[in-house]
Amino acid sequence: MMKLAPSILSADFSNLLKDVKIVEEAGCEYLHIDVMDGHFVPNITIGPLVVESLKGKTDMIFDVHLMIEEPEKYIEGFSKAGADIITVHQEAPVHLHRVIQLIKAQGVKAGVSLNPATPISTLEYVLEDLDMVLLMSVNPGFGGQKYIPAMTEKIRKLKEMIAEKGLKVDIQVDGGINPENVREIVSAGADIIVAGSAIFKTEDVSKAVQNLRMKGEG
Ligand SMILES: O=C(CO)[C@@H](O)[C@H](O)COP(=O)(O)O
Repeated sequence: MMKLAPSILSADFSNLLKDVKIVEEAGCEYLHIDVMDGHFVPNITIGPLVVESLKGKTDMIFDVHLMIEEPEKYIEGFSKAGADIITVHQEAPVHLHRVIQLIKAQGVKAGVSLNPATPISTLEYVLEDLDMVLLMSVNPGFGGQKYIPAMTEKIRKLKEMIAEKGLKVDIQVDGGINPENVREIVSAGADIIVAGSAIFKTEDVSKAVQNLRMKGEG
């Protein structure tokens, strides 16, 4: 069964809690929170204060995606603010293994994200420490981009790599996912689907969630 993680990057920030409640009531399991610093990616979004303000107001899993340089400086802050999973980019820290241990030491689940051009082989020696791998299917920084077709093969290869090692690591896929391509992505091995525009930039957010799930589960 696929899980859905609406990305609040595309939500109505003037009515954030309202949008969060709609996706929760529509059955979404994760709340995907995109943190951008204007350095690692060319955009600036939100910090721990926003996470803290939402915590306790929904039971969804707080899935914090750090698209920032020096993520090690902010792990404690996001964990205290209420993150359940913290994902850092493979490309961001100098000492990835150390950052993963730092996340786990906070009692939070650990994820690593790969940009589209970064091979899955870069995760070989840390995969067993991870709860989740987030494959970016667009170049990070903005919502509303087009899915990069080559990512479907990357999902398949990662699924094989996890199975060969006998591990239980979720694959999350993020960027350009919509009702037309979600089935292909889930069939390739995605466990958790992140969607921003396909959920929040629609007339009826609740219906968009149901449609995405129906198409994804086939
Ligand atoms: O992290 C990012 C972009 O950097 C994503 O979470 C996007 O926010 C997904 O948005 P859509 O591509 O679904 O509109």
